[in-house]
Amino acid sequence: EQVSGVCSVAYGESEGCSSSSKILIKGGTVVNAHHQEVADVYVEDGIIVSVQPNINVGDDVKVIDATGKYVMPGGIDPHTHLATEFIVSETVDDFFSGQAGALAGGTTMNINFVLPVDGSLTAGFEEFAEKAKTSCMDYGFHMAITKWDETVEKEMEIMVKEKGINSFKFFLAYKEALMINDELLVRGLKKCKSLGALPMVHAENGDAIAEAQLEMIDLGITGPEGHALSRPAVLEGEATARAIRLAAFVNTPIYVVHVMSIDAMEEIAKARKAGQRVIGEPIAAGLVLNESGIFDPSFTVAAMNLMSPPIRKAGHDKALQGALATGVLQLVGTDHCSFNSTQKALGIDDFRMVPNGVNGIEERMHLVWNTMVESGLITPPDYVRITSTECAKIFNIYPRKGAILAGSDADIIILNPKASFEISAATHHTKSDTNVFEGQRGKGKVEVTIAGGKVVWEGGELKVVPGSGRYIELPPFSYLFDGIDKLDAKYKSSLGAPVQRFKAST
Ligand SMILES: NC(=O)NCCC(=O)O
Ligand SMILES: [Zn+2]
Ligand SMILES: [Zn+2]
Repeated sequence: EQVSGVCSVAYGESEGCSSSSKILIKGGTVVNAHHQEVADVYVEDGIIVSVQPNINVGDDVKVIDATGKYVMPGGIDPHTHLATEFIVSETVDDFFSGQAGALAGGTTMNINFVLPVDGSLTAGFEEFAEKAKTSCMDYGFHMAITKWDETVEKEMEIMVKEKGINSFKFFLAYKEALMINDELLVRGLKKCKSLGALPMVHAENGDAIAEAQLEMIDLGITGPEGHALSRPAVLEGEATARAIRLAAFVNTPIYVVHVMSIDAMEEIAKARKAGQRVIGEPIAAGLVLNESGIFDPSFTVAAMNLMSPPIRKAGHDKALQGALATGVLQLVGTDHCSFNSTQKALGIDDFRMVPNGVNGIEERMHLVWNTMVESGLITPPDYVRITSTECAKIFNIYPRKGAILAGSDADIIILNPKASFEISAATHHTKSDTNVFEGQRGKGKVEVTIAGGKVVWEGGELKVVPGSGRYIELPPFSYLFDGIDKLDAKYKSSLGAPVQRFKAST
């Protein structure tokens, strides 16, 4: 555990750290997804009050000089698994440690997946709400759907109308654990649509994977490489295409999580080109790593790289970067689902027992800046869009989040484009004893993070308070649902009346 500088206040208290509630950020380049300009940003009581040049303030205000630096909305990570019992093991990061790392890396909000408890969404929600009480930054929830009956249907309604959840994830993989079939998927898509909730899919063909896994074991391939070999990109492409087509059949928007391959990305591109509302989310690991990790001779390194869908051959990473740069894919997540090397070693004799998942919540903002902006692929406003604004829009909390505008929450980062970062398990703030990005370095360093109007990361020091993060309710019917009803009406009116047939006379 390496969270340093944590305020020693009791859980549940949100005051105690020294940060001022009035902050002026002077002279930086303020970047929004739509515009960038040199301006000052004045913050009071957790809210951005003013964004304009030359703001003058009194002595009671903390002033931060951002000259030559970028002032941007804090990152929003749309895809995390904190404090989650995932099939064979509990993730090493809880809400506090995962979010502490996030803040040190410039992310100020995450949306975490809730897994139902024994199929109950209500019990799952309550369990995660309890675990999230240690949060040190704002967070929201997605909910997974792992079975189908009337109770689940009713609970989906409760989640959306009373609990602030506006997205549901369907796993097309993890057979005999979380996987659902096409019948359930279609019902789920319909229910989501009626509630204005966004369906999300883990798109891999779980039946084919189960077959391929047996084949690997028969061949004596029991190491982590068997995981990659049994989950080829074609199975990700197939499931992505299937989910997208079923979403077209139902006429609902759909969100494909952790797009790892060219195969899946091209299905998304094709559907978007045809006018379908499909959102594609690559993750940090898929953008900057390749499958050499899982083929490493060291079990620890190979197991550290093991996730689903697998990190692909070199070439997929660059293609995903290109798709992100050109708007084929819309936003970057992490799928932060971190386990330490002892947990990963549960699968030392059988890759099927290695807990699936990699880290990224702390590293995403640096890696994306370096890979996408520093390399010249995208501009700073595009960076803000893919790391923050688009997520806020999709999950319907824009412009409260995802913008540096008067009235928005004061979740702000200051990034120095001239400073460098280097990633290592020895210095990260999350809990695992390994880091899948070990040794990666680059340009662009988050020097200051402000979350909820408080400076929580400055001068390489974290000041985070358990219990200071708030649950952010995510309202249904985001912009992705605008006009969907018109398409439905057009479809219905095209059906006409049933054909009148004469009975054959005998
Ligand atoms: N991706 C992964 O390997 N672990 C997290 C769970 C999921 O998103 O499928
Ligand atoms: Zn998944
Ligand atoms: Zn995930």
